[in-house]
Amino acid sequence: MKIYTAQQIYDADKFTIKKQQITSAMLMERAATELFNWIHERLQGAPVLIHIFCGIGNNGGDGLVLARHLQDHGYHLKVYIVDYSKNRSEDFLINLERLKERKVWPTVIEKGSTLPEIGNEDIVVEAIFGLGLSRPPADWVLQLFDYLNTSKAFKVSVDIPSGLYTDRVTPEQQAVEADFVLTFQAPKLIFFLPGTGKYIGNWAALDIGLDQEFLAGRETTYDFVVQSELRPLYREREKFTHKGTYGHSLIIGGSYGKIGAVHLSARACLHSGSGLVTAYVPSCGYIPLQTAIPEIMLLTDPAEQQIEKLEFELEPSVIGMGIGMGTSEATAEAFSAFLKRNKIPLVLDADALNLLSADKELLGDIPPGSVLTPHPGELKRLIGSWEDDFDKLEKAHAFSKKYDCILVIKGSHTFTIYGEKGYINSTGNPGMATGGSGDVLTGVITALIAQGYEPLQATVLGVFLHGRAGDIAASEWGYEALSATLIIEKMGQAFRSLVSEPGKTGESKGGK
Ligand SMILES: NC(=O)C1=CN([C@@H]2O[C@H](COP(=O)(O)OP(=O)(O)OC[C@H]3O[C@@H](n4cnc5c(N)ncnc54)[C@H](OP(=O)(O)O)[C@@H]3O)[C@@H](O)[C@H]2O)[C@@H](O)CC1
Ligand SMILES: Nc1ncnc2c1ncn2[C@@H]1O[C@H](COP(=O)(O)OP(=O)(O)O)[C@@H](O)[C@H]1O
Ligand SMILES: [K+]
Repeated sequence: MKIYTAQQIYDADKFTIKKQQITSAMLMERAATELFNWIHERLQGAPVLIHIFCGIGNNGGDGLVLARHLQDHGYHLKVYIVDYSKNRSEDFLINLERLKERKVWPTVIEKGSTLPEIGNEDIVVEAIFGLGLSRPPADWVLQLFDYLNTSKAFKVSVDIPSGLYTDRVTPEQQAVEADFVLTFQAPKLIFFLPGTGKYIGNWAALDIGLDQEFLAGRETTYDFVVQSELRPLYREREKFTHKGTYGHSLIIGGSYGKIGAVHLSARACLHSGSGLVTAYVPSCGYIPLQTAIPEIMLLTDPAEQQIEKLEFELEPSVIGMGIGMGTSEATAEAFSAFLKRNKIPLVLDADALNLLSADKELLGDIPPGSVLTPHPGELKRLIGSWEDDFDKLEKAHAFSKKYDCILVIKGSHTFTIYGEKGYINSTGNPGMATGGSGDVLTGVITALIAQGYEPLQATVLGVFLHGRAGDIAASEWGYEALSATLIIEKMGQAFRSLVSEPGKTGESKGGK
């Protein structure tokens, strides 16, 4: 699902209006009718009080059309005009007249107005600012946002939470905290960034009939990856195949007290389809791993407690490395020497990333197309600190281009960055914020590369399946009890769901 910029949406609006020979008011009618249908389907005429706050632009116009439809269906309404500018849009004015024809007279809220009482059980729909916000709202408008945020009523934002910019950082406390956002056509990038995602409890994208051909022709930087896009990538297993068909993964890592990390990665790799899995660990890992996972093979470093040599005869299809490996001087030396002679594709995580950050010259030695999977702390060490989410993305793209690597920014919505492009993951949940879940991801991506998926496809698909397995595990165990092992156990169901379930599109978990 492409993520469009505000400008691309405005262009699509214009194009659609021209091509379909409709007026902009008709497009607004269509958009707001979708809003109404969504709300009406859920409320079914319930006698709840709905407060609709409208701005004076087209976002406000949407709110007015919604108010008209709700009025026509007998809902209990209060409509307000947040009068932050005298510069009303044409379609706002048209729809204000239409609402007045229904004998609905909005209350004007301006600087100094007493704010309306909002009950805990009421619903707030806010259509104050949409994509058109271009500068900080006036203080009294910010106070209104604050008032709405302190209310216990369920808050629905139209298109985006008012106060958020779509293309740059929004200062703290400048926006409405929405429980639900009904956004037009496609989700916006800001829904997935940590700094602004927190304003979006949940969201749904409403198809307002913007011209599909025009939209499909737009180049976008980001894609929100949904199941229907991944399904075609999935490779069915064929009958006359054997373990050699599905690659040999080598998982390198572990140190005294952190052998479990390798256990998790290797097991995840095994349960994600790698034909063969070998682990390379310090000698202290031999017995526990042989005992715990009989399906994998082991190579051991001569050193007992940490990796110090990193030499082996094996020629695996792919190597996943760094989990639990430690960053001691001896390990760093072995790692650096290994990178100089290695030509095999790498999936680098945890301490491999920390070692790269400590000696950036080593980045020149990683094979092109390698996958790096930092969590936010590791990312900071790797690309340097950032000022805000937009700055972070810019730095991540630059890093990916400079070192020709796939950068996985792990988080609530994991971003896979490759060159100019970014893929935003749609699965996963806060239960996965538990030690070892990243080790599992390393194993999953490694397994997919071993099976012949291109590294970028393997990464995007692996991140999705890992999150899906976490979601399946959470539905059984809840967030608190979720553990990395439980994620691995659900990998099979995650793969199966990819082919057997229709897959939700256009609605997602939120940022809170
Ligand atoms: N046909 C279509 O195009 C469709 C559009 N749709 C809807 O339109 C929404 C975009 O509408 P919009 O462009 O009118 O902008 P909106 O967000 O309502 O803001 C209003 C105006 O406020 C102004 N302004 C900005 N910052 C300000 C500030 N701090 N303080 C005071 N004023 C400020 C600025 O005007 P300016 O003063 O800069 O001239 C701005 O234009 C979009 O989100 C969707 O809901 C749908 O109906 C589908 C069809
Ligand atoms: N709140 C969350 N929502 C969705 N996924 C999450 C959340 N928190 C963590 N995850 C996922 O869990 C994994 C955590 O990785 P990482 O921090 O490296 O863990 P560890 O180092 O303990 O293995 C990542 O894949 C991340 O995307
Ligand atoms: K809004």
